[in-house]
Amino acid sequence: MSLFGCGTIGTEVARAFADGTINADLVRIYDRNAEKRQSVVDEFRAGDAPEPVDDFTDLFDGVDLVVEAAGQSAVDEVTVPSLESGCDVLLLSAGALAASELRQQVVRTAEREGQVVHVPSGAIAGLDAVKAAALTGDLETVSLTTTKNPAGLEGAPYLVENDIDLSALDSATTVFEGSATEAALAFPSNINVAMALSLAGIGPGGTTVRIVADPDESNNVHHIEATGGMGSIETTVRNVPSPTNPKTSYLAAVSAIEKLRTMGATVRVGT
Ligand SMILES: NC(=O)C1=CN([C@@H]2O[C@H](COP(=O)(O)OP(=O)(O)OC[C@H]3O[C@@H](n4cnc5c(N)ncnc54)[C@H](OP(=O)(O)O)[C@@H]3O)[C@@H](O)[C@H]2O)C=CC1
Ligand SMILES: O=C([O-])CC(=O)C(=O)O
Repeated sequence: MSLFGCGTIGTEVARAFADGTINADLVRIYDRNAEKRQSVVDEFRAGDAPEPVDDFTDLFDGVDLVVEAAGQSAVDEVTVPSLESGCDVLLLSAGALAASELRQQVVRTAEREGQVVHVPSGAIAGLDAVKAAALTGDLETVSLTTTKNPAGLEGAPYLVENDIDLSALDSATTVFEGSATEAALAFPSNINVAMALSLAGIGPGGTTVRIVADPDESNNVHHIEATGGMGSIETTVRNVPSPTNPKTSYLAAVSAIEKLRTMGATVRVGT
């Protein structure tokens, strides 16, 4: 496998290769920041380390899967070339698929090349049930309410463009309501989970998203509600943010690791 992105999630994923949690080789790694590439190499014993490359197109040769843990721009750059080079892809920055042209191109390329695009559950719970409910054909509503401390939302394009200053907040405030498509574009580094939920359920246009900034909340909280002919589903995850990136929940990295681990497992539990 190869890794695109050596930040918070990429480092945790690399550690899981280094300590054998994922029973496969991490062959090559890429990040635009050479120091971050080197710090991932340093996670490994000499002789076992992946090769750091400074051109992402060098990730593909002889590799069966590329893990993207970088950002939405990276999904745009790496997904189609990976699939065309015979690699499956695991996308953390799934919100990039809100762009319907890219989404269609990715799906068409994967079908043509016989490759697989994996989107892990990430920082949310309940995709197993939402997927099964969607299969019944009468899943009617799916909504996600995400509450983060202002530090976990800072710098989002929507806040900057609308001149919303979160430092002035003294209580929980809804800062965004819209579809998952709109949320992914407005908060590209904060709400990739909405795209995973949409793809499991009723699609990004029909999935509704509310984002709450709460100065008294220290966790990244994701609450899902889904209703339909099968009944209703509600899940809440109160995630501990990663120490190196408050936007990113620690569980998101572990979810990707579990996905990669079970690709090689003989018993695979869950939908
Ligand atoms: N699906 C889910 O549940 C979740 C998804 N995420 C998403 O996962 C991704 C990774 O998160 P995280 O590890 O916390 O992020 P970090 O910012 O900690 O790390 C990302 C790394 O990738 C680099 N990078 C970003 N874009 C590119 C690019 N186009 N080309 C080369 N390098 C690039 C960054 O460099 P630089 O520092 O220069 O920007 C940085 O080193 C993000 O998109 C995040 O939004 C996060 C949490 C949950
Ligand atoms: O980690 C989280 O809580 C969710 C997140 O940032 C994302 O989906 O982009």
